[in-house]
Amino acid sequence: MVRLNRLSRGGSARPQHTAARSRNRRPQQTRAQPSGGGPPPASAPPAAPMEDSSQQPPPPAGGEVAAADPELPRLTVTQVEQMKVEARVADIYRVLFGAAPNTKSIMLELWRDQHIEYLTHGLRHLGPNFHVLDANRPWLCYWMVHPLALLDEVLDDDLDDDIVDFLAQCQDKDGGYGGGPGQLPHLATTYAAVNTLVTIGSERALSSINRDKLYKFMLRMKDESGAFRMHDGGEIDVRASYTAISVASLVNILDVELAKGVGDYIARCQTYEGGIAGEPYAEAHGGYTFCGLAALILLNEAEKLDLPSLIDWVAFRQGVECGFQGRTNKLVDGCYSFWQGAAIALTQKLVMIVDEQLKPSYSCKKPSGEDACGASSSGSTSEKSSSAVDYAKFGFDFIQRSNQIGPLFHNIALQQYILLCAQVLEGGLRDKPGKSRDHYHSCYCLSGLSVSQYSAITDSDSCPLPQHVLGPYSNLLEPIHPLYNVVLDKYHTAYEFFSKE
Ligand SMILES: CC(C)=CCC/C(C)=C/CC/C(C)=C/COP(=O)(O)OP(=O)(O)O
Ligand SMILES: [Zn+2]
Repeated sequence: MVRLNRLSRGGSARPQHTAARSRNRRPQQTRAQPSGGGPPPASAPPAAPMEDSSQQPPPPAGGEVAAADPELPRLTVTQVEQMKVEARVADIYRVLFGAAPNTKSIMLELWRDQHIEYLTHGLRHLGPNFHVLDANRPWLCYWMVHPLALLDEVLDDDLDDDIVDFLAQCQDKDGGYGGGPGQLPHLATTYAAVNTLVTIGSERALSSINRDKLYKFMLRMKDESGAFRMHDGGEIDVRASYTAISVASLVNILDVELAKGVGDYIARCQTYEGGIAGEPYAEAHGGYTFCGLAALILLNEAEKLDLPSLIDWVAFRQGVECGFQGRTNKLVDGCYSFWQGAAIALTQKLVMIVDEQLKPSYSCKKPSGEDACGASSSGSTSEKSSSAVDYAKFGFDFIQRSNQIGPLFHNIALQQYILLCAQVLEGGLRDKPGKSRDHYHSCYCLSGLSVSQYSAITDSDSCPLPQHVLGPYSNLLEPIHPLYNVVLDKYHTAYEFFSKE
């Protein structure tokens, strides 16, 4: 029997980062507050408000707007702005989806309790043996455990232990995790299992990962080209390279042997459009663009990509609906809030490379024997001697870096899409209105919401300002480490744990 205890545990490695704390404390600066001490207001809408305000005198900045009737309550400027936002989002929704939104959704509130209920209900109904979606059971764990952590929901210890025990049964005797007990180990389910265990974060969870065997499994998955295949005899693609590099970096087993050749393979998958495809000469896609870019950053080889064209491609995938599409001429979908949103947010810490690549004198080098653009053929990390490279540090240092530029996408518009179009008011999130909720979309819509809420902060240790969090400030989620998509505090606990090993 699964029980949840919201108060059963606390404590985090880096408490200053938690959104739970942020929700209870004042951010660095505040705009005019609504009267009555309520939460900070929503920020400005992504485009001009519906009403033509040109005939009205501008309200005093940050002050109160006088009501015509002195008996009526006086509104702050921000309350007026909030009303305009609500009117506009309702209008957009009506135009796009042909129906008025539920009035609750106009409030742009994150329906935390409903999402927690949906996700915990899902975990409970996985049951003791997790018999649902047979080959995807570690994924189901991750798609529920991670968004619950984003919502700062603490699971009962018994449930944590059940999940750790179940994943131990999925661990192959020769390393890696399969989709269920006794199944072939696979890099995707290995990524899901390891991210779940890191999110649980207990000593029991972290020490259940057999890192020696995991390393051997990964070496076995490595193709002579340097790229990885998903499983024995399986397909080689950018997803396999990312899942291998992400897991190896997270549990601190990444070395030159695993790293060599991966960066060049990924660079060969960048297409003429600027995004990254699943394999060379295929179509650029947001999922693979995130995977390729994140893997290259973890390898300290981001300069192998043509970053200006990648940024250009991702930025233009954000549509009039405010969400992202996965590829050119396809529909927007809530899950790309993470795949595309996180990819472009990562580039905000790569401005030095972007600047370099934009110089007229920059010469675009190609990976040997290929016609893809962007690879630097000399001095890459994977060519240096193994003792000189501390790969786990690349992921650690990256998150300490400040954003060197503000959001390169419309961070507020993306939050609007997620809150207004992707939320199912009964709980759970979805691709788009008309589609059903599911755990995959719940995981990636909330991951994308977190990325967009934190995308405007410049100092990596600070909290987002109210104007960067659409809707009430209580919408603020926990921050993630965007290279691994695990909650940042959980990452730090794991980093410390695996640094000692
Ligand atoms: C870590 C890991 C396993 C990452 C996976 C990354 C990921 C989401 C890749 C996308 C795969 C793909 C081509 C989907 C297209 O689906 P579609 O044609 O149904 O959707 P579309 O119309 O939106 O392109
Ligand atoms: Zn989707």
